[in-house]
Amino acid sequence: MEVKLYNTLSKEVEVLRPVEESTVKMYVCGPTVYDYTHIGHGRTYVVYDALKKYLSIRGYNVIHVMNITDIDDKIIRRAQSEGRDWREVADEYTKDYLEGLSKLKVTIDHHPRVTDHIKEIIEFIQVLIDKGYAYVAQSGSVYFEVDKYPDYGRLSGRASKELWNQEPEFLGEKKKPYDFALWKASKPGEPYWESPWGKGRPGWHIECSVMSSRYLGGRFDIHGGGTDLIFPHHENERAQSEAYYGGRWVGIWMHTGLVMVGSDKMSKSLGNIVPLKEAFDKWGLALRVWYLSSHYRKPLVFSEEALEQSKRFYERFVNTWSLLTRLEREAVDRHYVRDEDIAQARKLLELRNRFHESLSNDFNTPEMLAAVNELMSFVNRELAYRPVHMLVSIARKLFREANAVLSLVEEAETSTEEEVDSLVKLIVDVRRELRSLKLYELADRIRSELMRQGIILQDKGLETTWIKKKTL
Ligand SMILES: Nc1ncnc2c1ncn2[C@@H]1O[C@H](COP(=O)(O)OP(=O)(O)OP(=O)(O)O)[C@@H](O)[C@H]1O
Ligand SMILES: [Zn+2]
Repeated sequence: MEVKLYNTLSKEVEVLRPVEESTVKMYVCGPTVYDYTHIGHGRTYVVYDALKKYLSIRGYNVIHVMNITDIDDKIIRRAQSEGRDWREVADEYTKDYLEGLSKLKVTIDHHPRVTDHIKEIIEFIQVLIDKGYAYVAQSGSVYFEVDKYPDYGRLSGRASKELWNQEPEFLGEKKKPYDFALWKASKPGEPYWESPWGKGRPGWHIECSVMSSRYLGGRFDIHGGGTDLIFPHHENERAQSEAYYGGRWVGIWMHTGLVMVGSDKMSKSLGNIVPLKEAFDKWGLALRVWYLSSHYRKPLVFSEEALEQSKRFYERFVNTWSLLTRLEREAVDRHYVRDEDIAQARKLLELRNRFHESLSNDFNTPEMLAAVNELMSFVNRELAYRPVHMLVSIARKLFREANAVLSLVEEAETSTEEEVDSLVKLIVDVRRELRSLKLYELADRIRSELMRQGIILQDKGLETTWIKKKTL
Protein backbone atom coordinates (compact mmCIF):
# COMPACT_ATOMS: atom_id res chain seq x y z
CA MET A 1 0.00 0.00 0.00
CA GLU A 2 1.70 3.18 -1.18
CA VAL A 3 1.44 6.33 0.88
CA LYS A 4 -0.27 9.10 -1.06
CA LEU A 5 -0.53 12.77 -0.18
CA TYR A 6 -2.10 15.79 -1.80
CA ASN A 7 0.48 18.13 -3.28
CA THR A 8 -0.57 21.78 -3.29
CA LEU A 9 1.83 22.34 -6.18
CA SER A 10 0.41 19.76 -8.60
CA LYS A 11 -3.11 19.96 -7.09
CA GLU A 12 -3.13 16.16 -7.14
CA VAL A 13 -2.86 13.30 -4.71
CA GLU A 14 0.60 11.87 -5.38
CA VAL A 15 2.54 8.82 -4.27
CA LEU A 16 5.15 9.79 -1.70
CA ARG A 17 8.52 9.01 -3.27
CA PRO A 18 11.26 10.13 -0.92
CA VAL A 19 14.61 11.14 -2.34
CA GLU A 20 16.26 8.48 -0.18
CA GLU A 21 14.10 5.40 -0.32
CA SER A 22 13.53 4.75 3.36
CA THR A 23 13.91 8.23 4.81
CA VAL A 24 11.34 11.00 4.73
CA LYS A 25 12.65 14.49 5.35
CA MET A 26 9.96 16.88 6.48
CA TYR A 27 10.09 20.57 7.28
CA VAL A 28 7.16 22.41 8.85
CA CYS A 29 6.93 26.15 9.37
CA GLY A 30 6.87 26.82 13.07
CA PRO A 31 5.81 29.84 15.07
CA THR A 32 6.84 33.43 15.19
CA VAL A 33 7.31 33.67 18.93
CA TYR A 34 5.62 36.94 19.87
CA ASP A 35 2.54 35.58 21.65
CA TYR A 36 1.07 32.48 23.25
CA THR A 37 0.54 29.32 21.27
CA HIS A 38 -3.14 28.87 20.47
CA ILE A 39 -5.17 25.82 19.51
CA GLY A 40 -5.00 26.82 15.84
CA HIS A 41 -1.22 26.37 15.84
CA GLY A 42 -1.73 23.14 17.76
CA ARG A 43 -3.67 21.62 14.90
CA THR A 44 -0.89 22.20 12.40
CA TYR A 45 1.70 20.82 14.81
CA VAL A 46 -0.34 17.71 15.64
CA VAL A 47 -1.26 16.87 12.05
CA TYR A 48 2.38 16.70 10.93
CA ASP A 49 3.35 14.90 14.12
CA ALA A 50 0.69 12.25 13.52
CA LEU A 51 1.72 11.95 9.87
CA LYS A 52 5.34 11.52 10.92
CA LYS A 53 4.32 8.83 13.40
CA TYR A 54 2.28 7.05 10.76
CA LEU A 55 5.18 7.12 8.30
CA SER A 56 7.37 5.71 11.07
CA ILE A 57 5.12 2.68 11.58
CA ARG A 58 5.23 2.24 7.81
CA GLY A 59 8.96 1.75 8.17
CA TYR A 60 10.25 5.16 7.16
CA ASN A 61 12.88 6.94 9.13
CA VAL A 62 11.36 10.40 9.35
CA ILE A 63 13.37 13.50 10.09
CA HIS A 64 11.04 16.22 11.27
CA VAL A 65 12.31 19.78 11.51
CA MET A 66 10.25 22.76 12.64
CA ASN A 67 11.74 26.22 12.93
CA ILE A 68 11.34 28.96 15.49
CA THR A 69 11.16 32.49 14.11
CA ASP A 70 12.75 34.40 16.94
CA ILE A 71 13.40 37.66 15.13
CA ASP A 72 10.64 39.43 13.23
CA ASP A 73 8.78 42.76 12.98
CA LYS A 74 6.02 41.41 15.24
CA ILE A 75 8.51 40.46 17.97
CA ILE A 76 10.23 43.83 17.74
CA ARG A 77 6.90 45.69 17.93
CA ARG A 78 5.77 43.67 20.93
CA ALA A 79 9.06 44.26 22.75
CA GLN A 80 8.93 48.00 22.00
CA SER A 81 5.35 48.33 23.19
CA GLU A 82 6.17 46.54 26.44
CA GLY A 83 9.53 48.26 26.92
CA ARG A 84 11.33 44.93 26.95
CA ASP A 85 14.28 43.42 25.17
CA TRP A 86 13.16 41.54 22.04
CA ARG A 87 15.16 38.47 23.11
CA GLU A 88 13.23 38.27 26.33
CA VAL A 89 9.94 38.32 24.41
CA ALA A 90 11.14 35.62 22.02
CA ASP A 91 12.40 33.45 24.90
CA GLU A 92 9.15 33.70 26.81
CA TYR A 93 7.00 32.56 23.91
CA THR A 94 9.51 29.96 22.75
CA LYS A 95 9.15 28.39 26.17
CA ASP A 96 5.37 28.46 25.88
CA TYR A 97 5.57 26.90 22.41
CA LEU A 98 7.86 24.07 23.53
CA GLU A 99 5.66 23.37 26.56
CA GLY A 100 2.63 23.24 24.28
CA LEU A 101 4.32 20.71 22.01
CA SER A 102 5.26 18.53 24.92
CA LYS A 103 1.69 18.61 26.29
CA LEU A 104 0.35 17.60 22.91
CA LYS A 105 2.96 14.81 22.61
CA VAL A 106 4.37 16.39 19.50
CA THR A 107 7.96 15.23 19.02
CA ILE A 108 10.26 17.23 16.78
CA ASP A 109 13.78 16.19 15.84
CA HIS A 110 15.14 19.67 15.53
CA HIS A 111 13.99 23.23 16.21
CA PRO A 112 16.39 25.59 14.42
CA ARG A 113 16.15 29.22 15.51
CA VAL A 114 16.68 32.02 13.03
CA THR A 115 19.10 33.99 15.20
CA ASP A 116 21.46 30.99 15.28
CA HIS A 117 21.62 30.90 11.48
CA ILE A 118 22.33 34.48 10.45
CA LYS A 119 25.68 33.57 8.90
CA GLU A 120 24.10 30.87 6.72
CA ILE A 121 21.30 33.23 5.72
CA ILE A 122 23.76 35.91 4.63
CA GLU A 123 25.71 33.37 2.57
CA PHE A 124 22.53 32.15 0.91
CA ILE A 125 21.47 35.68 -0.01
CA GLN A 126 24.92 36.41 -1.39
CA VAL A 127 24.62 33.44 -3.75
CA LEU A 128 21.23 34.71 -4.94
CA ILE A 129 22.81 38.12 -5.64
CA ASP A 130 25.74 36.48 -7.44
CA LYS A 131 23.38 34.41 -9.56
CA GLY A 132 21.45 37.51 -10.54
CA TYR A 133 18.21 36.68 -8.72
CA ALA A 134 18.50 39.35 -6.05
CA TYR A 135 19.56 42.98 -5.84
CA VAL A 136 20.70 45.37 -3.15
CA ALA A 137 18.59 48.52 -2.80
CA GLN A 138 19.71 51.95 -1.66
CA SER A 139 18.70 51.40 1.98
CA GLY A 140 20.88 48.27 2.22
CA SER A 141 17.86 45.97 2.00
CA VAL A 142 18.15 43.08 -0.43
CA TYR A 143 15.20 41.99 -2.60
CA PHE A 144 14.40 38.92 -4.62
CA GLU A 145 13.62 39.82 -8.22
CA VAL A 146 10.47 37.85 -8.85
CA ASP A 147 10.51 38.35 -12.63
CA LYS A 148 13.73 36.30 -12.80
CA TYR A 149 11.92 33.20 -11.56
CA PRO A 150 9.39 32.25 -14.26
CA ASP A 151 7.46 29.68 -12.21
CA TYR A 152 6.37 32.27 -9.62
CA GLY A 153 2.70 32.01 -8.66
CA ARG A 154 2.25 28.31 -9.49
CA LEU A 155 2.20 27.01 -5.91
CA SER A 156 -0.50 29.44 -4.84
CA GLY A 157 -2.31 29.30 -8.18
CA ARG A 158 -1.88 33.03 -8.70
CA ALA A 159 -1.41 33.37 -12.41
CA SER A 160 -1.75 37.13 -12.58
CA LYS A 161 0.92 39.56 -11.39
CA GLU A 162 -1.76 41.81 -9.92
CA LEU A 163 -2.19 39.19 -7.22
CA TRP A 164 1.44 39.20 -6.16
CA ASN A 165 1.75 42.50 -4.30
CA GLN A 166 3.18 42.34 -0.82
CA GLU A 167 5.31 44.35 1.58
CA PRO A 168 3.98 47.70 0.26
CA GLU A 169 6.13 49.70 2.68
CA PHE A 170 9.21 48.99 0.57
CA LEU A 171 7.58 49.97 -2.71
CA GLY A 172 9.81 52.97 -3.32
CA GLU A 173 13.09 51.16 -3.69
CA LYS A 174 11.92 47.91 -5.24
CA LYS A 175 12.19 47.26 -8.98
CA LYS A 176 8.72 45.73 -8.95
CA PRO A 177 6.02 46.01 -6.31
CA TYR A 178 5.95 42.24 -5.92
CA ASP A 179 9.68 41.82 -5.23
CA PHE A 180 10.13 40.71 -1.64
CA ALA A 181 12.77 41.32 1.01
CA LEU A 182 15.54 38.79 1.69
CA TRP A 183 17.37 41.14 4.01
CA LYS A 184 15.90 44.16 5.76
CA ALA A 185 18.10 47.15 6.54
CA SER A 186 17.58 48.04 10.18
CA LYS A 187 15.94 51.25 11.29
CA PRO A 188 17.39 53.13 14.29
CA GLY A 189 16.74 51.32 17.55
CA GLU A 190 16.02 47.97 15.89
CA PRO A 191 18.10 44.84 16.39
CA TYR A 192 20.60 44.21 13.63
CA TRP A 193 23.43 42.01 12.40
CA GLU A 194 26.36 43.12 10.29
CA SER A 195 26.22 42.04 6.65
CA PRO A 196 27.97 42.88 3.36
CA TRP A 197 25.02 45.25 2.72
CA GLY A 198 25.10 47.01 6.06
CA LYS A 199 23.29 46.51 9.33
CA GLY A 200 20.06 44.58 9.05
CA ARG A 201 18.14 41.41 9.71
CA PRO A 202 16.78 38.55 7.61
CA GLY A 203 13.37 38.65 5.94
CA TRP A 204 10.87 36.02 7.03
CA HIS A 205 10.86 33.75 3.97
CA ILE A 206 14.59 33.32 3.57
CA GLU A 207 15.05 31.76 7.00
CA CYS A 208 12.91 28.74 6.11
CA SER A 209 14.73 28.18 2.81
CA VAL A 210 18.07 28.27 4.58
CA MET A 211 17.27 26.26 7.70
CA SER A 212 15.25 23.54 5.98
CA SER A 213 17.98 22.89 3.44
CA ARG A 214 20.75 23.08 6.00
CA TYR A 215 19.22 20.19 7.92
CA LEU A 216 17.40 18.28 5.20
CA GLY A 217 19.41 18.95 2.05
CA GLY A 218 18.84 20.89 -1.16
CA ARG A 219 16.01 18.56 -2.13
CA PHE A 220 13.68 17.14 0.50
CA ASP A 221 10.37 15.34 0.65
CA ILE A 222 7.64 17.20 2.50
CA HIS A 223 7.26 20.89 3.25
CA GLY A 224 4.32 21.80 5.42
CA GLY A 225 2.48 24.53 7.25
CA GLY A 226 -1.05 25.91 7.40
CA THR A 227 -2.91 27.08 4.28
CA ASP A 228 -2.35 30.65 5.50
CA LEU A 229 1.29 30.25 4.49
CA ILE A 230 0.81 29.27 0.84
CA PHE A 231 1.05 32.89 -0.22
CA PRO A 232 3.31 34.71 0.07
CA HIS A 233 5.48 32.67 2.45
CA HIS A 234 5.77 29.34 0.62
CA GLU A 235 5.59 30.87 -2.84
CA ASN A 236 8.61 32.99 -1.88
CA GLU A 237 10.46 30.17 -0.17
CA ARG A 238 10.06 28.07 -3.29
CA ALA A 239 11.18 30.84 -5.64
CA GLN A 240 14.35 31.67 -3.76
CA SER A 241 15.28 28.03 -3.06
CA GLU A 242 14.73 26.81 -6.60
CA ALA A 243 16.70 29.81 -7.82
CA TYR A 244 19.50 28.85 -5.43
CA TYR A 245 19.55 25.11 -6.13
CA GLY A 246 18.65 25.39 -9.80
CA GLY A 247 15.87 22.80 -9.77
CA ARG A 248 13.04 21.20 -7.89
CA TRP A 249 13.37 21.83 -4.18
CA VAL A 250 10.48 20.04 -2.44
CA GLY A 251 8.67 16.81 -3.30
CA ILE A 252 5.27 17.42 -1.71
CA TRP A 253 3.89 20.73 -0.46
CA MET A 254 1.33 20.05 2.24
CA HIS A 255 -1.05 22.51 3.88
CA THR A 256 -3.31 22.06 6.86
CA GLY A 257 -6.71 23.70 6.97
CA LEU A 258 -7.07 26.36 9.63
CA VAL A 259 -8.83 26.29 12.94
CA MET A 260 -11.67 28.76 12.59
CA VAL A 261 -13.85 30.68 14.98
CA GLY A 262 -17.07 30.95 13.04
CA SER A 263 -15.89 32.10 9.63
CA ASP A 264 -12.65 33.74 10.84
CA LYS A 265 -9.22 32.20 11.17
CA MET A 266 -8.25 31.76 14.80
CA SER A 267 -5.43 34.26 14.98
CA LYS A 268 -3.56 36.44 17.40
CA SER A 269 -4.17 39.49 15.26
CA LEU A 270 -7.97 39.00 15.31
CA GLY A 271 -7.98 38.50 19.07
CA ASN A 272 -10.17 35.39 18.88
CA ILE A 273 -7.70 32.85 20.17
CA VAL A 274 -8.06 30.05 22.69
CA PRO A 275 -4.61 29.62 24.26
CA LEU A 276 -3.33 26.07 24.05
CA LYS A 277 -2.51 26.01 27.78
CA GLU A 278 -6.12 26.72 28.74
CA ALA A 279 -7.56 24.30 26.23
CA PHE A 280 -5.21 21.57 27.40
CA ASP A 281 -6.28 22.02 31.01
CA LYS A 282 -9.85 21.47 29.92
CA TRP A 283 -9.58 18.80 27.24
CA GLY A 284 -6.13 17.29 27.58
CA LEU A 285 -5.12 14.92 24.82
CA ALA A 286 -8.69 14.91 23.53
CA LEU A 287 -7.33 17.87 21.56
CA ARG A 288 -5.32 15.43 19.45
CA VAL A 289 -8.47 13.47 18.68
CA TRP A 290 -10.32 16.67 17.78
CA TYR A 291 -7.52 17.82 15.48
CA LEU A 292 -7.60 14.52 13.64
CA SER A 293 -11.39 14.20 13.59
CA SER A 294 -11.68 16.19 10.39
CA HIS A 295 -9.58 15.80 7.23
CA TYR A 296 -6.37 17.77 7.57
CA ARG A 297 -7.01 19.84 4.45
CA LYS A 298 -10.38 21.07 5.67
CA PRO A 299 -10.88 23.96 8.05
CA LEU A 300 -11.77 22.90 11.58
CA VAL A 301 -14.35 25.06 13.31
CA PHE A 302 -13.80 25.50 17.03
CA SER A 303 -16.68 23.95 18.95
CA GLU A 304 -16.89 22.92 22.59
CA GLU A 305 -19.38 20.25 21.63
CA ALA A 306 -16.99 18.64 19.15
CA LEU A 307 -14.27 18.78 21.77
CA GLU A 308 -16.51 17.08 24.33
CA GLN A 309 -17.20 14.37 21.76
CA SER A 310 -13.47 13.96 21.18
CA LYS A 311 -13.03 13.72 24.92
CA ARG A 312 -15.45 10.81 25.03
CA PHE A 313 -13.47 9.07 22.30
CA TYR A 314 -10.27 9.73 24.21
CA GLU A 315 -11.65 8.30 27.45
CA ARG A 316 -12.98 5.25 25.66
CA PHE A 317 -9.60 4.75 24.00
CA VAL A 318 -7.73 4.90 27.31
CA ASN A 319 -10.22 2.60 29.02
CA THR A 320 -10.23 0.11 26.17
CA TRP A 321 -6.44 0.14 26.18
CA SER A 322 -6.35 -0.81 29.82
CA LEU A 323 -9.02 -3.45 29.26
CA LEU A 324 -6.94 -4.97 26.46
CA THR A 325 -3.89 -5.01 28.69
CA ARG A 326 -5.81 -7.11 31.14
CA LEU A 327 -7.37 -9.36 28.51
CA GLU A 328 -3.93 -10.05 27.15
CA ARG A 329 -3.03 -11.63 30.48
CA GLU A 330 -6.26 -13.55 30.77
CA ALA A 331 -6.57 -14.73 27.20
CA VAL A 332 -7.85 -18.27 26.66
CA ASP A 333 -7.94 -20.89 23.86
CA ARG A 334 -4.30 -20.71 23.08
CA HIS A 335 -4.11 -23.94 21.13
CA TYR A 336 -7.39 -24.34 19.34
CA VAL A 337 -9.57 -21.60 17.86
CA ARG A 338 -13.22 -22.06 16.92
CA ASP A 339 -14.49 -21.32 13.42
CA GLU A 340 -16.49 -18.30 14.56
CA ASP A 341 -13.36 -16.86 16.15
CA ILE A 342 -11.46 -17.31 12.91
CA ALA A 343 -14.22 -15.34 11.20
CA GLN A 344 -13.80 -12.62 13.84
CA ALA A 345 -10.07 -12.59 13.21
CA ARG A 346 -10.75 -11.95 9.54
CA LYS A 347 -12.95 -9.00 10.49
CA LEU A 348 -10.20 -7.61 12.66
CA LEU A 349 -7.74 -7.87 9.80
CA GLU A 350 -10.19 -6.03 7.57
CA LEU A 351 -10.33 -3.29 10.18
CA ARG A 352 -6.56 -3.14 10.17
CA ASN A 353 -6.64 -2.78 6.39
CA ARG A 354 -9.14 0.05 6.68
CA PHE A 355 -6.90 1.74 9.20
CA HIS A 356 -3.91 1.64 6.85
CA GLU A 357 -5.86 2.37 3.70
CA SER A 358 -7.38 5.51 5.15
CA LEU A 359 -4.08 6.85 6.42
CA SER A 360 -2.24 5.95 3.23
CA ASN A 361 -4.82 7.73 1.16
CA ASP A 362 -4.02 11.39 1.78
CA PHE A 363 -3.91 10.87 5.53
CA ASN A 364 -7.62 10.45 6.01
CA THR A 365 -7.72 10.53 9.80
CA PRO A 366 -11.53 10.72 10.23
CA GLU A 367 -11.78 7.39 8.39
CA MET A 368 -9.03 6.01 10.56
CA LEU A 369 -10.84 7.13 13.72
CA ALA A 370 -14.01 5.40 12.49
CA ALA A 371 -12.05 2.15 12.12
CA VAL A 372 -10.60 2.56 15.62
CA ASN A 373 -14.10 3.19 16.94
CA GLU A 374 -15.26 -0.12 15.49
CA LEU A 375 -12.29 -1.83 16.99
CA MET A 376 -13.13 -0.39 20.40
CA SER A 377 -16.71 -1.62 20.10
CA PHE A 378 -15.49 -5.10 19.24
CA VAL A 379 -13.13 -5.20 22.20
CA ASN A 380 -15.74 -3.92 24.66
CA ARG A 381 -18.73 -5.86 23.39
CA GLU A 382 -17.21 -9.16 22.29
CA LEU A 383 -13.64 -9.71 23.32
CA ALA A 384 -14.21 -8.55 26.88
CA TYR A 385 -16.49 -11.54 27.48
CA ARG A 386 -14.47 -14.10 25.56
CA PRO A 387 -10.82 -13.12 25.37
CA VAL A 388 -9.65 -15.60 22.75
CA HIS A 389 -5.91 -15.34 22.63
CA MET A 390 -5.56 -14.97 18.88
CA LEU A 391 -8.17 -12.21 18.71
CA VAL A 392 -6.74 -10.35 21.68
CA SER A 393 -3.34 -10.51 20.08
CA ILE A 394 -4.51 -9.13 16.72
CA ALA A 395 -6.66 -6.43 18.36
CA ARG A 396 -3.75 -5.43 20.55
CA LYS A 397 -1.44 -4.98 17.58
CA LEU A 398 -3.92 -2.81 15.79
CA PHE A 399 -4.53 -0.80 18.93
CA ARG A 400 -0.80 -0.26 19.30
CA GLU A 401 -0.58 1.02 15.74
CA ALA A 402 -3.49 3.37 16.37
CA ASN A 403 -1.86 4.62 19.53
CA ALA A 404 1.44 5.11 17.73
CA VAL A 405 -0.32 7.69 15.54
CA LEU A 406 -2.76 9.10 18.09
CA SER A 407 -0.31 9.19 21.04
CA LEU A 408 -3.09 8.97 23.63
CA VAL A 409 -1.60 6.41 26.02
CA GLU A 410 1.90 5.92 27.34
CA GLU A 411 2.69 2.22 27.20
CA ALA A 412 4.32 2.37 30.63
CA GLU A 413 1.20 3.82 32.26
CA THR A 414 -0.63 0.53 32.08
CA SER A 415 1.89 -1.85 33.63
CA THR A 416 1.38 -0.45 37.13
CA GLU A 417 -2.25 -1.51 36.98
CA GLU A 418 -1.52 -5.21 37.02
CA GLU A 419 -1.88 -5.58 40.77
CA VAL A 420 -5.26 -3.86 40.86
CA ASP A 421 -6.37 -6.09 38.00
CA SER A 422 -5.58 -9.30 39.83
CA LEU A 423 -7.51 -8.11 42.90
CA VAL A 424 -10.51 -7.17 40.81
CA LYS A 425 -10.31 -10.56 39.12
CA LEU A 426 -10.47 -12.24 42.50
CA ILE A 427 -13.54 -10.22 43.53
CA VAL A 428 -15.25 -10.90 40.19
CA ASP A 429 -14.62 -14.66 40.57
CA VAL A 430 -16.14 -14.65 44.06
CA ARG A 431 -19.10 -12.66 42.78
CA ARG A 432 -19.65 -15.22 40.03
CA GLU A 433 -19.92 -17.89 42.72
CA LEU A 434 -22.40 -15.73 44.63
CA ARG A 435 -24.53 -15.27 41.53
CA SER A 436 -24.52 -18.95 40.75
CA LEU A 437 -25.75 -19.48 44.31
CA LYS A 438 -28.44 -16.87 43.53
CA LEU A 439 -27.10 -14.53 46.22
CA TYR A 440 -27.95 -11.56 44.04
CA GLU A 441 -28.19 -8.97 46.77
CA LEU A 442 -24.60 -9.57 47.80
CA ALA A 443 -23.48 -9.65 44.17
CA ASP A 444 -25.18 -6.30 43.52
CA ARG A 445 -23.57 -4.77 46.56
CA ILE A 446 -20.16 -5.79 45.30
CA ARG A 447 -21.00 -4.28 41.95
CA SER A 448 -22.05 -0.90 43.35
CA GLU A 449 -19.06 -0.76 45.71
CA LEU A 450 -16.71 -1.36 42.80
CA MET A 451 -18.53 1.19 40.71
CA ARG A 452 -17.77 3.78 43.36
CA GLN A 453 -14.08 2.95 42.82
CA GLY A 454 -14.50 3.50 39.08
CA ILE A 455 -14.62 -0.19 38.23
CA ILE A 456 -17.64 -1.02 36.13
CA LEU A 457 -18.82 -4.64 36.02
CA GLN A 458 -20.84 -5.79 33.06
CA ASP A 459 -22.68 -9.11 33.07
CA LYS A 460 -23.58 -11.19 30.05
CA GLY A 461 -25.28 -14.37 31.28
CA LEU A 462 -23.02 -15.72 33.97
CA GLU A 463 -19.95 -14.16 32.43
CA THR A 464 -18.70 -10.83 33.76
CA THR A 465 -16.23 -8.40 32.36
CA TRP A 466 -15.10 -5.13 33.82
CA ILE A 467 -13.60 -1.89 32.78
CA LYS A 468 -11.77 0.65 34.84
CA LYS A 469 -13.42 3.92 34.05
CA LYS A 470 -11.06 6.81 34.08
CA THR A 471 -12.53 10.24 33.73
CA LEU A 472 -9.91 12.35 32.08
N1 LIG B 1 -5.76 29.14 12.99
C1 LIG B 1 -4.81 28.28 12.61
N2 LIG B 1 -5.13 27.00 12.34
C2 LIG B 1 -4.18 26.11 11.95
N3 LIG B 1 -2.88 26.41 11.81
C3 LIG B 1 -2.50 27.68 12.07
C4 LIG B 1 -3.43 28.68 12.48
N4 LIG B 1 -2.74 29.85 12.66
C5 LIG B 1 -1.45 29.58 12.38
N5 LIG B 1 -1.29 28.29 12.02
C6 LIG B 1 -0.05 27.60 11.64
O1 LIG B 1 0.79 27.52 12.78
C7 LIG B 1 2.16 27.69 12.42
C8 LIG B 1 2.79 28.84 13.18
O2 LIG B 1 2.09 30.01 12.84
P1 LIG B 1 2.61 31.50 13.02
O3 LIG B 1 3.32 31.69 14.29
O4 LIG B 1 3.22 31.95 11.74
O5 LIG B 1 1.16 32.09 13.19
P2 LIG B 1 0.74 33.57 13.09
O6 LIG B 1 0.25 33.75 11.69
O7 LIG B 1 1.77 34.44 13.67
O8 LIG B 1 -0.43 33.49 14.06
P3 LIG B 1 -1.61 34.48 14.06
O9 LIG B 1 -2.26 34.34 12.74
O10 LIG B 1 -2.41 33.89 15.18
O11 LIG B 1 -1.09 35.85 14.32
C9 LIG B 1 2.16 27.89 10.90
O12 LIG B 1 2.45 26.65 10.29
C10 LIG B 1 0.75 28.34 10.61
O13 LIG B 1 0.35 27.98 9.31
ZN1 LIG C 1 8.40 28.97 6.83
